Amino acid sequence: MLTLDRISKTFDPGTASEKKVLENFSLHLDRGEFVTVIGSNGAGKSTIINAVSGAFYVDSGRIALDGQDITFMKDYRRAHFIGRLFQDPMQGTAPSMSVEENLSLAFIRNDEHVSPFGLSAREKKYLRDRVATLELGLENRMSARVGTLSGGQRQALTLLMATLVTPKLLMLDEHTAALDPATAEKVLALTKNIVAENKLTCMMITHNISSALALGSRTIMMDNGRILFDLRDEERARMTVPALLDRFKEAMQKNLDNDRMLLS
Ligand SMILES: Nc1ncnc2c1ncn2[C@@H]1O[C@H](COP(=O)(O)OP(=O)(O)OP(=O)(O)O)[C@@H](O)[C@H]1O
Repeated sequence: MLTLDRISKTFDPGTASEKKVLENFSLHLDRGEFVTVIGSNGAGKSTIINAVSGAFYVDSGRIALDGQDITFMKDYRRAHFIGRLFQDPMQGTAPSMSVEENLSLAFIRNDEHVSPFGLSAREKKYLRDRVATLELGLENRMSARVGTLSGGQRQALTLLMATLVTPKLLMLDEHTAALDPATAEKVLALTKNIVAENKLTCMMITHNISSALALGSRTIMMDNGRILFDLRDEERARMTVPALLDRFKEAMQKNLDNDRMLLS
C-alpha cells in the first residue's frame, strides 16, 4: 500500500546548517495496517510524514501509494487521497468558517459531490449525522465558527474531515500532544474507532509509549533517521511500556532522562 524505497532527505544542503535526516530509508505499510511511530527527538518521524504528504520532494528514492508513484506529485494533489492531522489543533480547519462549511469543503474533496447550488438538504443531514458520531454535541453547533471551538473539538472535527471521504492513507503527527489528558484520550478513542470502521491504513506519530502500544497493530521505534525496531504480532502484544523503554535504552546505549518520550 505505502512503500518508501530508500528515500533520502538533507535539509539546507551545502550550508553550515546542513542536516541529513534520512538516508536510504525504507518502509512498507500493508493496506489496512495501523502503525504507531515513536522515537527520540529529531529522529525524522515528521520528516517521513512530510515526505509522504509532499511538503517537499525527497532527494532520492521512491514513494509509492497504492501502486502509484507519488514521489514527484504536488502536495495539493496528494491531499485528495492522503488525510493528515498535525499537533496544532489550529491547523487543518478554517477558523472563520462554520462547522458545516468546513465539513462541506472536506466533503467536496471528492469531485462527484460538487454542485453549483451547494450541498443538498440530504447531504447536510448526512454531515450533521457524522458530526453526531463524535459525541461532542457539535451537531447542534453546525453554524458555529470553528474558531470558537475548543482544541479537542477542533481536533475531533479535523479527524472527521480528514476521513469523511475515505483517504488511502491517514497520517497523524502527534495529533493529541497539545490536548489535555482527558481530551487526548477522547480523541485517541475516536481515532481508534474511525480507523477501524473505515479500515484505514494509518501512521500515527506519538511521544506516548502506552498510546503507541495500545493503538494499531505495529509499532516502529526510530532514532537518528533509522528504524531501531519494528514490533508486530506476538512480540508487540506482549510488549509493555517499561520493557520497550529498556529495549530503547539498550539500543541507544544512552540515558533517556531528558527525552520528551519519557515525560509524556
Ligand atoms: N524544513 C526543515 N528545514 C530544516 N531542518 C529541518 C526541517 N524539518 C526538519 N528538520 C530537521 O530535521 C531533523 C528531524 O526532524 P523531524 O521533525 O523529522 O524529527 P521528529 O522525529 O519528528 O522529532 P520530534 O519528535 O522532536 O518532533 C531535526 O533535526 C529537524 O530540526
